[in-house]
Amino acid sequence: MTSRAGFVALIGEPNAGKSTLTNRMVGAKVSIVTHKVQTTRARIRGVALEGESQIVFVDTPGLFRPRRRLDRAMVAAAWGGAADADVIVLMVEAHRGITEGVERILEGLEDFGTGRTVALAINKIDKVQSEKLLGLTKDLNERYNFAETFMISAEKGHGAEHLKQWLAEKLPEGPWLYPEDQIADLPLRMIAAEMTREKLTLRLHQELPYQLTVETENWEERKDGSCKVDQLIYVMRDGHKGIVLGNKGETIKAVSKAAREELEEFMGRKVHLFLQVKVRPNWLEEKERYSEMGLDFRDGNK
Ligand SMILES: Nc1nc2c(ncn2[C@@H]2O[C@H](COP(=O)(O)OP(=O)(O)OP(=O)(O)O)[C@@H](O)[C@H]2O)c(=O)[nH]1
Repeated sequence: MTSRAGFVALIGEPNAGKSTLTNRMVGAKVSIVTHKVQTTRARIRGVALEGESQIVFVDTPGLFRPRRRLDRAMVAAAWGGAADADVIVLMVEAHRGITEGVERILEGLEDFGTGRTVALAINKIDKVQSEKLLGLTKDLNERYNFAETFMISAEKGHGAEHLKQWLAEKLPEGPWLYPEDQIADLPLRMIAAEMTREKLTLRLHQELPYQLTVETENWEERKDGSCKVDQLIYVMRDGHKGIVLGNKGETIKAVSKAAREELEEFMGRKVHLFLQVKVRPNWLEEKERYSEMGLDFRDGNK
C-alpha cells in the first residue's frame, strides 16, 4: 500500500461537533484548543492514522457571522485555512438543519469555486428521526455539489469510521507529514510554540517578529507530573540573535518566564521551558516551501 498524507479542514458552526469528531478519529489526547492561537491561519486539532494514511485535522478558527472588522478578518483567515486543505468536511447539526450560519458557510463554499473535495457530515443523527435526515440531505445537496454525504454521530460513533476511511483514501499520495512519535502531542507542541512566539512579539514590538519562528523540539513528560519543553527560536541573522537574547540575556529570560507561566496555567501543571536561539538564514525560503505544502501555521504572522 502507498502511504498518503494530507490536511482535512473541519468546518461548521460552533458546537457542530468538530472537537468530538476529531477526538473520536484520533483516539488519543488531543483537541486541546485555546483562543490564543485563533489568529493563526489553521491550527492542528489532531492527527489520525488510517491504514497507510496520515490524516491531519485542521481547524478553521471561527466561521461565524462577522460583526466587527476583526471578525471579518478572522472569517477570511478561516477560509484561508480551508483553502489550504486537501479535503474539507462541512459539519451540520441534524436537528438544527440549514441555519443562517450554515447558509453563510454554503455561500463561502460557492465562492471557493469548483475543483475541491468537500464532504458533508450531518452530525448528531442520534437526535433526530431518520425521515428528517433524508430531507436535509437532499436540501443540502441541492445547495452544493458535495463529493459525499455522511450521516454520523460523533458522540456515539455512528458513521465515524466510514468517514475516516473515506478521508484516508482521498488524501494525496506521499510520505507522512509528522513522525509517529509526535502525533499525540502535536497540538500541544504547536500551542506551546505559539505562546512563546507571542511573548517574543510583545517584547520585541516591531523589531523582528516577522522574521522569527519558534518550534517545539522536544516534549518530555516527567514522573513528578511536570513536563520539560525544549524550544528553538530561529532568527535570520546573527544580529537578531543578540536582540532576542537582550542585554545579559534579560529579554530571553523574560520571554521564557512569561511563556512558561502561560503554559503552566494552560496545562494546569509545572513546566520546565528551555529556549535556545539559532540563526537560520534561509528561514523565509523554507517558510515559502512550507506554505506550498499548506503548512502556513508554522508561523502565526498571517
Ligand atoms: N447528541 C449528540 N451530541 C453531540 C454529538 N457530537 C457532539 N455533540 C455535543 O455537541 C457539543 C459541541 O461539540 P464540540 O465537539 O465541542 O463542537 P465544536 O464544533 O468543536 O465546537 P467549537 O469548538 O465551539 O466550534 C458537545 O456538548 C458535544 O458533546 C452527537 O453526535 N450527538
